[in-house]
Order: sequence, then structure tokens, then C-alpha cells
Amino acid sequence: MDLKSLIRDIPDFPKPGILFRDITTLLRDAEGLRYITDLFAEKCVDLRPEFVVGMESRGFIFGSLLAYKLGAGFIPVRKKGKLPGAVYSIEYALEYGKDCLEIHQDALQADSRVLIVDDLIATGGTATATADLIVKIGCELVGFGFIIELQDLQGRKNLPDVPIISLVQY
Ligand SMILES: Nc1ncnc2c1ncn2[C@@H]1O[C@H](COP(=O)(O)O)[C@@H](O)[C@H]1O
Ligand SMILES: O=P(O)(O)OP(=O)(O)O
Repeated sequence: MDLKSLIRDIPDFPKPGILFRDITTLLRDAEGLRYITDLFAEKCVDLRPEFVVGMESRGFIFGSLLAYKLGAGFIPVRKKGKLPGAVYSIEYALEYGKDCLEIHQDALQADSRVLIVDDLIATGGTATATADLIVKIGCELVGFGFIIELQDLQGRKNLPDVPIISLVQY
């Protein structure tokens, strides 16, 4: 399947100079959604995660689908102030700005096998920050999974040395 034809490019969003890779057009295509979910699961199954951690908000969509397929639990990492319980927080740099991510302190137990999932890796700042949270809790980071990888930005070079899976590269 030609996945790139299902991903819409929107120039200058959310600010000038950014070419936004819009996955909503992939999500609305039933065949494309099923195909990418099955492919993602096939590529990640050998990592045997007990939990998939997904970042707000597009990471929730693909992370949940993947967790379901792999028989794993799903844990949301959210933007500042969204989670109701006690949290661990971390600040991080985006391709277009700066933000803060949080995870519930009791969401994961030390030594759990965790796979981090987001829709896209650009600079790797979001994924690195999430990995720092996971490692701080004492979990075993088994890998990263992304639907899209922006290779020019070389984000994977900034990530810890674990398997990094991406399905569509630009
Ligand atoms: N070009 C982009 N299109 C869509 N989404 C993007 C783009 N660049 C970044 N994002 C979102 O930001 C994070 C990844 O950025 P990092 O620089 O790797 O931290 C990811 O959640 C994307 O949804
Ligand atoms: O649009 P979102 O919520 O997926 O967030 P971000 O652009 O920070 O990835």
C-alpha cells in the first residue's frame, strides 16, 4: 500500500517553515488504518512490550491501536496539567517550540518492559524526554515505534540504543 499517498502535507503549519505531515487523512481511510495497524504490530511484536507508552495526542491513537494488537497495556504521557494523579514531569524541545510532558507516578512499575510510540519522530526531543521519564521510573525500554520518520532531522541519533521502528520515511 502507498502509505505516503494517505498522509497529507500541509506547508507552514503550525508555523512558517514547518511541513506538517497530517495523519488524519490516513486515519479516515479504513483500509489504510487497518493496514498500518497490522504492519506496526508485525514490526513491533518481537519487542514483547508489557506496556505501550504514547505521547499526547497523536501518540495516543497509534499507541492504543498497537497495545490492543500486542496484548499490552497503554499508558498516556500527557502535556502539563492534564493528568489528575501525582506525576513525574520533564521539559523538552520540539521542532517548533518547547513543552512539558507528564506521566502518572504509579502508571508503571520498575522493570516493566515498555515500548514508546508516537505518530512521528522529527528532532527526537519528544521521544527522548519520554524515554527519560520511563528510565527514571526504572522500566526496561524495549524500543521506539513511529509511523513517520523525518530522516533529515536525524532524530534517531538522539535516542537511546534500543530498536527504533518507523513505517514511513521522508
Ligand atoms: N513536521 C511535522 N509534522 C507533524 N507532526 C510533527 C512534525 N514535527 C513534529 N511533529 C510532532 O512533534 C513531535 C515530534 O517532534 P520531535 O522534534 O521529534 O520532538 C511528534 O509528537 C509529532 O506529532
Ligand atoms: O498535536 P499533538 O497533540 O499530537 O502534539 P504535538 O504537535 O506536540 O506532537
